[in-house]
Amino acid sequence: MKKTMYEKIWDSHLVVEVPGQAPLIYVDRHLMHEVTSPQAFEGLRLSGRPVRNPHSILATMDHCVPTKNRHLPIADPIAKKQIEVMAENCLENGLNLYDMKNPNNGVIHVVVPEHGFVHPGMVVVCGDSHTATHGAFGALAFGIGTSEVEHVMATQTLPQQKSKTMLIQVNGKLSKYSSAKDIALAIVGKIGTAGGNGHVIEYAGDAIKELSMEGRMTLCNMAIEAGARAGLVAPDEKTYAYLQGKEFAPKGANWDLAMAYWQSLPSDEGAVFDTVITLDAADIAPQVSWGTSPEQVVGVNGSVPSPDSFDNEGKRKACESALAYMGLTPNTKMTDIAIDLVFIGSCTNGRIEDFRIAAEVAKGTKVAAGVQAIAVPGSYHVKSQAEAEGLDKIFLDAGWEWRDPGCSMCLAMNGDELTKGQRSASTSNRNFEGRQGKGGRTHLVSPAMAAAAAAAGHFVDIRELA
Ligand SMILES: CC(C)[C@H](C(=O)O)[C@@H](O)C(=O)O
Ligand code: SF4
Repeated sequence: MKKTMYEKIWDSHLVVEVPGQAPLIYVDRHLMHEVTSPQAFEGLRLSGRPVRNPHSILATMDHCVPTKNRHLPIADPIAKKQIEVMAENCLENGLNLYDMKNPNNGVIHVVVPEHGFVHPGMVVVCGDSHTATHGAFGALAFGIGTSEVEHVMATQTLPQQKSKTMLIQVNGKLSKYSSAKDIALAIVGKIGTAGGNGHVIEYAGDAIKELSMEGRMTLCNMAIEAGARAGLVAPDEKTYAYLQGKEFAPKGANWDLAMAYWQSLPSDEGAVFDTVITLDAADIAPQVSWGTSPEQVVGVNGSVPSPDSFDNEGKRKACESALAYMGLTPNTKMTDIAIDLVFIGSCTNGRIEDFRIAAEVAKGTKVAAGVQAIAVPGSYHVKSQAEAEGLDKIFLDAGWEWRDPGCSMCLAMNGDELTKGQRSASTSNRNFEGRQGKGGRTHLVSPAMAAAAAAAGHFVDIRELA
């Protein structure tokens, strides 16, 4: 039988399937951060069970860590406690932790690929929805809840229902002003935040093959915003080149063995998907979200929609309440929306390529009067690489702040936040009410779009800058 990549990974990880129960699958890699692990460790402690395979785990501190003055004690008592508990739990269980001051520290989904910890064909979990990021390597990677984190730590397995399969075929060539982020937003805009429900998405087509590994990570990261369980891209030469030589990548004869498996993973020609969606990359303009859901998005040359433009009652209501929260009026041109803050960072767009593109746009500009612009590298490695290339200087000269790594203003758990009514251009993945601070208004964009908005003080159609 012809199989999709998802089905191949599923079949090779199925431990047992008992009628009436969820199938049990084997887990290769378990990623951790300070927010969703404490109760799981506590559960293990109470039941007197050890971590079954400490080597399968890589942990970091990212959500609560300060992005400046890291040498000072953490002021927020909750954040401080979470950081301390994480360090104790990892020490007690012999886990590999990149703590706040470790040169490998950063956002979990940025750090893990940097060390080659996830390989094609693996099953990867983390108590975090954006685990989908690692699907860029052709690994089945998805978020789990805290009780499941405990289950995986204790058993290295997970009860899991099999998903349906969705192929999203992105044909043609992306314009040089659009990026993986714009593909991701355009997909969510097209199929909606429930469009991928119950499915694992495989992204394919020429535009996907063209993407760098960083771009594929950005794309798979947002599979979750399209409602899917996970996103996948078939491994290819770019994947192998990225992994080769990395700390946790197989070496010598093991590399050859691994390659033989990896090369068997891509979906068979003619394999059948439950759902197929097709997009033309050339149609994807730089995107800007206007609402409080990532599906509420338009091309930058578009306008804020009117609730009447939706024929579905639910979407009409959602538009009305989003516009009220966002303080926007229908038919306002996206390029007429003024912003107060710009954030470049997160596990969606906090990688070196993102800072290179943003720096290219920011070079020689000045942050507009009244606007604050912060650049938060996804990891210390991204930070030092950017500094080696002189990118920090470009940002600083333009009036940006150059911070230490972390989730930062992606979800405002570390004190970096918008104040009530402030409006951001943000390269993160979620624009829910209050996501970046109570009453804060988020517009999701690509790094290039964010950098252009910082200089202009409003959104700009970057295709017209050239
Ligand atoms: C804190 C964590 C559980 C959460 C997630 O699951 O995604 C966070 O990372 C987010 O992006 O909202
Ligand atoms: S950067 Fe944002 S999306 Fe990514 S793990 Fe952190 S909070 Fe979640």
